[in-house]
Amino acid sequence: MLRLTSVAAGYRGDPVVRDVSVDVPAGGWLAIIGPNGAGKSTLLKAVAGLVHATGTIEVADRATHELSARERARLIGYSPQTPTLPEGMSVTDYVLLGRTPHLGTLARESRTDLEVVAGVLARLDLRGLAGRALTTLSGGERQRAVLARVLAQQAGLLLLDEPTTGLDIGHAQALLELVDRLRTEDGTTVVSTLHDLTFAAQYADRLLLLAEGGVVASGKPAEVLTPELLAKHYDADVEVLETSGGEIVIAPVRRRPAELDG
Ligand SMILES: Nc1ncnc2c1ncn2[C@@H]1O[C@H](COP(=O)(O)OP(=O)(O)OP(=O)(O)O)[C@@H](O)[C@H]1O
Repeated sequence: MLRLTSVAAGYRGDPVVRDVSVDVPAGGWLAIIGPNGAGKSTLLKAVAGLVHATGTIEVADRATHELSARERARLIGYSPQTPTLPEGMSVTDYVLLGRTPHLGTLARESRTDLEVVAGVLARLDLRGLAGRALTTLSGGERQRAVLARVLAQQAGLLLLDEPTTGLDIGHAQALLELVDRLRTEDGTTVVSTLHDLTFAAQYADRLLLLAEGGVVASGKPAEVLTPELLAKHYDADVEVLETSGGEIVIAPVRRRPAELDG
């Protein structure tokens, strides 16, 4: 569904990510991980067509630079890390914007559009906030509204930049479960950046670890999330644990002065 070949991307001619090649099959979930400033958001923006890139980016076997704006919007849904939200717009109207690529020539929303929006609002626990102005929402509520908009778009490829930022643990799990259901039921392909490595381990089927703009590891979560790689690239002290159900947990380890001394 998504194929990157030797992709470099950056700002004003300066590449901040280099030589990225990766394949994500339909229904796959790739999490891009890495320390601050590694180039994760830039890579996602390159796929969304928002920053200049070289190399080849193909979605559903079509080079993205050949897609019209409407084709791109039908194929690719992108939710940014820090979106600009229109002043005064209600949650429902904002989420309806996600349906724009599907509207006919009269640009009137159909019953289907309204049903899709209602369904997404319900699944993201936003029904009670549907009539509220976006700007009056809390940080986590806004984040859910932004995700609701991109989910209402029903694109085959979802690009989610730090989707769980600002969400409490329950809402974060509900969101990731919802995305996972789209993946298994509709074959939606997901590429997300994720700082929470436990969520990355539990939800993505492949990880791409970026450091200083380059790919330093890629593979299944258990192959990439090793204490050695995390120490090397994040300068982090962690243990990789397992839940009773066999799910990976990345736990930070605090070394007390006494332990460090001896
Ligand atoms: N609009 C921009 N103009 C110039 N440089 C930028 C721009 N946006 C990001 N950068 C730089 O590109 C590099 C990669 O940034 P990017 O946002 O892709 O990192 P990231 O891995 O997503 O980081 P974080 O985990 O902190 O969100 C950083 O050095 C950043 O300062």
